Amino acid sequence: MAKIIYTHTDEAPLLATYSFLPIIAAYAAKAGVEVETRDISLAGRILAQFPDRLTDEQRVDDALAELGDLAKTPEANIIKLPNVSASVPQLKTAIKELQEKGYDIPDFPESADTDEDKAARAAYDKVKGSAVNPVLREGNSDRRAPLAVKNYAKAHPHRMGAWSSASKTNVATMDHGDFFANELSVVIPADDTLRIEHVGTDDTITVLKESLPVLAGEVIDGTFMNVAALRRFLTEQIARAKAEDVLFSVHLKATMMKVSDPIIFGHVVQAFFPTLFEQYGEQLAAAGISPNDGLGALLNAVAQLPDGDAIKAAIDQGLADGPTMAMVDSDKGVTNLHVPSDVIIDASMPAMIRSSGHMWGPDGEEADTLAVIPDSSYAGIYQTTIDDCRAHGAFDPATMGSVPNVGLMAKAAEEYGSHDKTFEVPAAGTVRVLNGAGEALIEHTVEPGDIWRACQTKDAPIRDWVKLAVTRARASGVPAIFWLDEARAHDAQLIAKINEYLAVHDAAGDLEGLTIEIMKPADATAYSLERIRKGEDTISVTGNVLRDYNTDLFPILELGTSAKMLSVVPLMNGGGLFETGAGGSAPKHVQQLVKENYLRWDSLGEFFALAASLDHLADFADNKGAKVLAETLDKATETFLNEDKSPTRKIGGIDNRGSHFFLALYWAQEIAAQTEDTDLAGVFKPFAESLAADAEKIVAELNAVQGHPVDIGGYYQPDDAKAEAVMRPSTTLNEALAAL
Ligand SMILES: NC(=O)C1=CN([C@@H]2O[C@H](COP(=O)(O)OP(=O)(O)OC[C@H]3O[C@@H](n4cnc5c(N)ncnc54)[C@H](OP(=O)(O)O)[C@@H]3O)[C@@H](O)[C@H]2O)C=CC1
Ligand SMILES: O=C(O)CCC(=O)C(=O)O
Ligand SMILES: [Mg+2]
Repeated sequence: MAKIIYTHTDEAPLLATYSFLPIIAAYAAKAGVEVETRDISLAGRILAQFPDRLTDEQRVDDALAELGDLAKTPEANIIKLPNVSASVPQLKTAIKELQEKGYDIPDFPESADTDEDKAARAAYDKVKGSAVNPVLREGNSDRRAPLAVKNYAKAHPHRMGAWSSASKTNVATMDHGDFFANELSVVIPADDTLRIEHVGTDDTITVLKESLPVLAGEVIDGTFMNVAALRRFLTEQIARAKAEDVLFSVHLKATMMKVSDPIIFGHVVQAFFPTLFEQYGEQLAAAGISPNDGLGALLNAVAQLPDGDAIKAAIDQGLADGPTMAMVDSDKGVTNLHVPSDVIIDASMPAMIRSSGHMWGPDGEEADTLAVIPDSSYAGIYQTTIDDCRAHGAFDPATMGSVPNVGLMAKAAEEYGSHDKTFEVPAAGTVRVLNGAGEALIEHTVEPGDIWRACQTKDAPIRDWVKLAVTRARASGVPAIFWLDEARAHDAQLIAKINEYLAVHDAAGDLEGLTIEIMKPADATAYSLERIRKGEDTISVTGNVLRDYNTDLFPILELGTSAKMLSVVPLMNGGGLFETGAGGSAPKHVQQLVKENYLRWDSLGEFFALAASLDHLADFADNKGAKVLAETLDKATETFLNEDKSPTRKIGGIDNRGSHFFLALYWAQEIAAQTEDTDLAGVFKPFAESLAADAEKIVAELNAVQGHPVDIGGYYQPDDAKAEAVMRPSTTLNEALAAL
């Protein structure tokens, strides 16, 4: 039987799944399509690490490993919902929740001295950060706003904060000593195994990575962030924010860049509270409190320290002395430096640009901001966008064009695959990358504390990416721009390869009439924004990091959210991975559900992914019914948009559950109305009629529950029965689905 794997993840998308999956499963079954789930939630991934410590009933399979293997096969058809990429504070909270539920799993070890702690640490390191996406992404990325969504946004433009030409908002980035400046890059001539080692000033060799297998044609980069330059830069920017009287904020990707960015985050915390760390740094370190985990973890832990009160006073003093801090939640006093995963650059910078260049201050008022993005590789795209808004005002969603993305990401390409090759340098000396013959390919002189990393980008994904760019440019008829800077070592290697592979496409006549250019990121931004203001579309063809940034930046400006994106990963071995939108798991929405039984999550991304998945399955398994389901779902989604059935912003209207009902209704009506498959039409006709007849009753049942706190039996591992009861409150709808 043809099969779709639907992922069981975390937070808001998981809650939505309790309501939407029963609808999908019931409809798909009628076309002989089986929908199975696999648990790749943070809780599930933690439990899969410790089979020996769990009872038979508690033990779970390593679903992520299974799906990682499946993604390499032609039959793969996976719908991937957003999942938590856990920072250390999130991981600790999830561990605690599971322990309280009776799972005998170890604490997260602060320092790993014993063998047992080392094993636990290694297990948790596998779960930490962006541990899912790089495993499943065995293909490059194609993210765009479907036409129906773009038309909807034009007809119902979302609110955009006005921009003033006097705005003091800016990006601050390093001009030397960063990853951009220090990058070296080589193309590997033949299959080989590399080694990364540190050579101390006394010639002591420490192996950092014993074995790094590489393939011919692969691009290998090495670079480092000079920690002294970073600290000087941060101190300057803290003073600058104060002098310019703007909020201070830092924007990193501590989740995906799970080794480097928490360290950089820790340096920001230390730079903001210099006296605190001068006076109490040793005491904090001895107590296992790391600045890398943020101010929140520090504040939680100080009460137990002998100098707790003094430390707390030093923090207050630091906040009083420094610039005003941007806030994550001003009501609760959660600052930009509380939790490394609270402010994630891809979502946080566009949210700021959408809101007049403002973030929230501690007084609960919006204000201009200095957005600190230490590494300069990609910071320029945001400064260019900010300058553009300052000069021309906010973008107009009713008229603006679109910037879809073709992103290089297969096989853990570039920075997002670098965490197992990233090291905080232990001592002065050199870090070098040696080939199998013992020759140094890359060599850097480093100081203690520098953050050194290697990235790898295999040749086959690069070829596939260039081909996907040509395919998309052809299919959409709009210019495609490669966002690459020849002044950067890695990009220079990519440009050479792109020119070579484009020449092959050119010789085959594939490029006729297409505009394909290469521009450095800030210039590509300016070019795309100029076109966007004229209502014109431009494909951004980017590496993995800009894929991430651009697929939140442009959708958030164009559509108000990246949740409405079509996000397809054509897997290199022929399968399909269908991501649901381009956003994350929206923790704020879970808090709202628990508080007032209202879920604002918009499942449009799931609808688009499901239609694309059914379409892919129809071709792969030659299943006519699946084709009908795909086509009718697309039509239903268009009606859904026209009828404005996304969750309303406020309690009282339909929420996520009501939106699922309307999608189910329109979908059933479309299946009943089509003539391709009369058996299916016959099954769905009476069903669609009864749903329509009961519509008022069902919506009333769904909306009646709103307004009171609910218990879903856990945050990282909700209780299935409780969560299902909360998410499926309409008996009428449930009975109808059961009878289908
Ligand atoms: N593909 C993946 O698996 C991804 C996972 N993540 C993970 O998600 C978590 C949160 O990340 P964060 O950076 O805060 O980004 P999110 O995209 O989760 O949240 C930012 C904001 O986007 C809006 N939003 C996103 N999706 C939807 C939706 N479907 N319906 C309605 N609103 C939506 C909400 O904002 P508003 O109030 O403005 O409407 C939300 O508060 C982290 O744990 C992160 O690691 C992040 C990105 C991708
Ligand atoms: O894997 C993650 O942590 C985030 C992924 C993400 O933000 C993206 O792919 O857009
Ligand atoms: Mg992203």
